[in-house]
Amino acid sequence: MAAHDENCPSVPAAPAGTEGVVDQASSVALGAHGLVKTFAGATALAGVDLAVQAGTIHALLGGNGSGKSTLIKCLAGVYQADAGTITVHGEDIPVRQMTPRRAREAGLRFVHQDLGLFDGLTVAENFGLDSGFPVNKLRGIRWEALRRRVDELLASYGIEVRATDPVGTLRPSQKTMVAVARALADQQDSEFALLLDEPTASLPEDESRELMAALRARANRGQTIVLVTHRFREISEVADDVTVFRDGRVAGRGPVAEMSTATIVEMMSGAPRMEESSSGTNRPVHPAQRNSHPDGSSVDSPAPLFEATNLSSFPLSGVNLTVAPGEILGLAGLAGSGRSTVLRAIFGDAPLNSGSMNLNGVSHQPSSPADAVRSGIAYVPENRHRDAAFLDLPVRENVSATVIARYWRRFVMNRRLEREETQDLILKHSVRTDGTEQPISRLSGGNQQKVILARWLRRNPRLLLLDEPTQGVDVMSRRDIYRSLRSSAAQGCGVLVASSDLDELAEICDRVLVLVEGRVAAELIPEDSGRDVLAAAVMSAAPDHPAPQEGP
Ligand SMILES: Nc1ncnc2c1ncn2[C@@H]1O[C@H](COP(=O)(O)OP(=O)(O)OP(=O)(O)O)[C@@H](O)[C@H]1O
Repeated sequence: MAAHDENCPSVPAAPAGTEGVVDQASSVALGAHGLVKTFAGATALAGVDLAVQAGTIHALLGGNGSGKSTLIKCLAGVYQADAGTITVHGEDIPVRQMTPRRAREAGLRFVHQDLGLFDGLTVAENFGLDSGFPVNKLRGIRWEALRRRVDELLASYGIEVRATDPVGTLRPSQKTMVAVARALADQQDSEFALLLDEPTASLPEDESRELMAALRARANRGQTIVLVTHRFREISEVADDVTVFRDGRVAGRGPVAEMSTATIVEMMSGAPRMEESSSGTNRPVHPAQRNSHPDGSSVDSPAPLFEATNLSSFPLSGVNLTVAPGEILGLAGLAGSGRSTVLRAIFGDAPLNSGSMNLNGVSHQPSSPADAVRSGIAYVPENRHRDAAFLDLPVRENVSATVIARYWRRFVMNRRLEREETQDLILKHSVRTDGTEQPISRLSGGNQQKVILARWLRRNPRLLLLDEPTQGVDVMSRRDIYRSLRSSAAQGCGVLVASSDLDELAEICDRVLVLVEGRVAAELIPEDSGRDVLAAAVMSAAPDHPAPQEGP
């Protein structure tokens, strides 16, 4: 059964009386009724109902800025909703009384998008801050006992991290796993509900699968789980039910088994789904592909736009690659395989031990990222909070950061032009914001990413480097981004995409290099080999021992 609000005619109408699902079903572990939340007059939640059955995995889906994280934060008491009721195991909690402590007492555990870990502290210290430090009779902290308990817990989740590791040295995927383990540290029974806001956004496929399997096992033992994700594959693989959000409202809900991807996308966007080639069959075959195609060897390939020979920069060892003008080259590999380091080396942000690079036939030896930018290279990093976004600054200054000189005329800043162009970019990239002056920190995660992409794409770079370009980006915007990348490539830009999302690489790349422990282990043309062969190439590379850490 799928229910919906009256603004979504494409979804079958809810049978009369199902509006009160939250209160009616006795097996509902977590519910919300009529939740409203506004920020300075802007409505983030406009009367949201939610009903999560005990012992199930319930997915929350919706476009960027549709209200998913706001709902999670209201349930967590991080934000106080303006109106509505939250119900946990039959107990109604008025939203005004919901605080983080009340949520915890009620049995709710959260892993938020920002994970809430302190980089400067060790893993054990982060656990201690969350659930308390064991103390001896003299109130001294029993560090050894804490470390032992945390090590056992990490091992029980198969997390290859030690209690004494500083969190700042962990990869994003390791941090996510640590945050999940920490949230579950005191959960022994099914009375608790675990709510995760995009836990797999920064995880490679093998690790997200592991996490999903762990969540499924917990749900099978009675754990109630709420999962925010943009990855449809995860929803179809592990979720029982889904609630779909659009513009702060519930656009539809129902069992996953009864909802097709097309229906869900229609609910999210409010418009019938535009059929688009996902297999890439409409894509012109790039000459660079034919060059490496087993039976297409006779076609001349264009001179490479970019060439790297024998690159070595830990963990890379002797990497060769070329990017032709207009080519989209993918970099696949497990965490620690060196994907990100390739991009950072090209961008002048990782020192080379050996090797040489050429851009447009000229030796490329960037002494710094600024040097690389001057050569026409753009780089969208994986960690937008740390490396890309100026969180306190407005959207306008964030998108202008790479072209600021164009607004200065005889010592006067042309703010009007800057605002107009920012507004155009907001529309072009479908950024959901209150306007050009809204601080980027107030945007949803996916919208922050769109702003950062807009900043770089507007420079029309010769070589565009992207690390996890659609992490946290919704399915509609993802299509917009792919279109932008293809259109940049059509104008001759070379694009190099490192991604843990194999569907993404299969969809947009002309060629994909698979990296294993810093070396190129395979080269594939996804259009010919298909996504599963690509996945097999990446997975077969799984080392028996922990992957080496890439540099910061
Ligand atoms: N602290 C805040 N101040 C002002 N507006 C906010 C704040 N937090 C969220 N919003 C706004 O509320 C709306 C819903 O945002 P929310 O983060 O809940 O979306 P989301 O569905 O989680 O998006 P995403 O998938 O991109 O993470 C957005 O328009 C966002 O800009």
